[in-house]
Amino acid sequence: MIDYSEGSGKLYHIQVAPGEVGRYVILPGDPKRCEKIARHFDDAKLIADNREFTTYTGTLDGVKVSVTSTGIGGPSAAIAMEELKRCGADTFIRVGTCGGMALDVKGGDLVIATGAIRAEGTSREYAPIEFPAVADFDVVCALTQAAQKLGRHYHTGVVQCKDSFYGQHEPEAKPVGYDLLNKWNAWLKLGTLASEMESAALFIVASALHVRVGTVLLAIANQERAKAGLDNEQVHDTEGAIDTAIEAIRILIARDDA
Ligand SMILES: O=P(O)(O)O[C@H]1O[C@H](CO)[C@@H](O)[C@H]1O
Ligand SMILES: O=c1cc[nH]c(=O)[nH]1
Repeated sequence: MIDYSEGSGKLYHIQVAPGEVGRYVILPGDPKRCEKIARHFDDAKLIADNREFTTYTGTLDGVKVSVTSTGIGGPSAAIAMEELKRCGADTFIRVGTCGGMALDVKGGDLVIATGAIRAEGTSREYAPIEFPAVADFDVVCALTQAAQKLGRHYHTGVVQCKDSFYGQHEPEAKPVGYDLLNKWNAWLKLGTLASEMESAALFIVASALHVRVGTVLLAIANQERAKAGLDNEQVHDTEGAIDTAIEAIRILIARDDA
């Protein structure tokens, strides 16, 4: 690999050196979510803040854990996972937001992704399209166990990932609309839970790097409910997704130790 560290030992984009993160890393998209997540750690310290990548490291139950933001979309999420693996991480939980698609997913619900539709570009740089973007089974189990323990309302299933936030629910408004619209309708019929932007890339990069990853998302709202004439509350507080991820890491720490 090309070494852009100029002797600092720090990885080029995240500006973190090997050993400065734990094996367990939480991956929010939004850098501003990092501090909120780090507040759940003991002895949290800011390690780096470069581009969209902010990193804190602390401990949970005496074990070193970290949080690094990935920014928006697959390319920067893939960079974060690649560089964090080189720093010693091997287990990741994305804590993100999403827009509901299935009608029973309401604003405020959690979505734990078991798989992701690869309607984005980054994952194609890593694996042929036939290879499925799936979450790690143990991480998914830890997330569902954590959500149950905390009494969170959650759904498990497939999420859709794309590279364009705008037009997500109005593909007919885009010049390439008919193809996107047909696919959007197929994804709805197939029971896709929600739409977001990073999980497909993270799941495929994790397969390529042989590391573990899972995703827990806050559904901010569900435009499909509005289209169907149903109530459509908006919720922006990510704390329920954050504490579910924190509890899942505690579960994984205990299991990995056993
Ligand atoms: O809240 P985050 O984690 O950024 O996730 C979602 O929010 C962004 C779009 O608003 C995309 O990154 C999407 O995946
Ligand atoms: O509707 C939404 C909300 C968050 N993230 C998305 O990609 N879509």
